[in-house]
Amino acid sequence: MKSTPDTIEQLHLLLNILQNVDVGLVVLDRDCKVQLWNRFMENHSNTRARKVIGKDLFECFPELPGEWLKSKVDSVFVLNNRAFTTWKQRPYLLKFSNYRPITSQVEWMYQNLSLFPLQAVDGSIAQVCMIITDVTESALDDIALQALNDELDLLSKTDGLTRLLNRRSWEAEVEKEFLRFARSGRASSLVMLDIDHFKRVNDTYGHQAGDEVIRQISATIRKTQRDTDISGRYGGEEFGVILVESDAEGASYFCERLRAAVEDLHIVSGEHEIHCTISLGISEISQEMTLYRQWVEQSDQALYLSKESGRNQYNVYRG
Ligand SMILES: Nc1nc2c(ncn2[C@@H]2O[C@H](COP(=O)(O)OP(=O)(O)OP(=O)(O)O)[C@@H](O)[C@H]2O)c(=O)[nH]1
Repeated sequence: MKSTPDTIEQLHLLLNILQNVDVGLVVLDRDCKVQLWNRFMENHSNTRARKVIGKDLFECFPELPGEWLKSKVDSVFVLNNRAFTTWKQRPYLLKFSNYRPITSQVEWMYQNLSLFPLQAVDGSIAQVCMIITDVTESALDDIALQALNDELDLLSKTDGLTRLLNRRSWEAEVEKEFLRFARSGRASSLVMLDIDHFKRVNDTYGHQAGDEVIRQISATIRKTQRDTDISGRYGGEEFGVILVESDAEGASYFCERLRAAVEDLHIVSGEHEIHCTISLGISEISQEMTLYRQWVEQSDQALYLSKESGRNQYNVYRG
């Protein structure tokens, strides 16, 4: 092609655009040697083009995810196809500082990366172009929205007074554990518990004091259970705990510890100090059960037995 003043002017214009466009532009040859490094890249990497042009990109920036990026570049060469990755897969390629005050919650820039093959005049693919886009603002919006959704999700699953799972989501966990048992055969136990003579607490000290009792007993359940156990507020003053992979004997130890811990609580509400006890019922999961509701019902029956036998105790369902 013959260069005329017009084509030179056009080339000059194009180069100007490439240099000043607000995205990172990098061109690599088949040996990953840098052929183009635009101003965006210079400014954010603090590395002048003359320091990297003609050099191996990975030697210039050893902090790059070498294996991953090389395989991306190779696939563009081999398949003669575009490749694209978002900040969700990899937050950034090079850790550029985030300079925008509006997105100052993070120190570095979230980036999307796009790669495409560059055709030479003879049609061969000798180079790959990488485009790095600053997506910090939309990434932060996305992250904030996700956090809000997670919070809403948590709120919809938990009980406002106790922060334990609400009945609906706790029962869903019971069902999950029931189905898991059908596959694994490893026993778990269900504990239902209820505060003794709770109506009297409300009648004597008022509803607010009753709420405080419910809160503190819930906190005691949470402290007494293992991380893998799942507790929920089943009703007003009734709770359920799934003791994952505990048989009835293991559940008995848990119940006795919880019973004693609640008995020892000194619950203060206004000028009152309130003492409470709980009754508990245990049911170990069994092959005979066909529905998860049977598991809950059996624990409830064992709880009823504890109430009938004088309260402040636990019983195991015996069939
Ligand atoms: N303060 C408060 N009270 C509640 C809440 N939910 C249920 N209650 C009360 O809990 C009481 C439960 O009373 P009952 O079912 O008669 O049982 P109980 O007095 O605990 O007696 P037993 O279970 O037989 O030992 C009722 O008075 C309900 O109004 C709540 O969120 N806060």
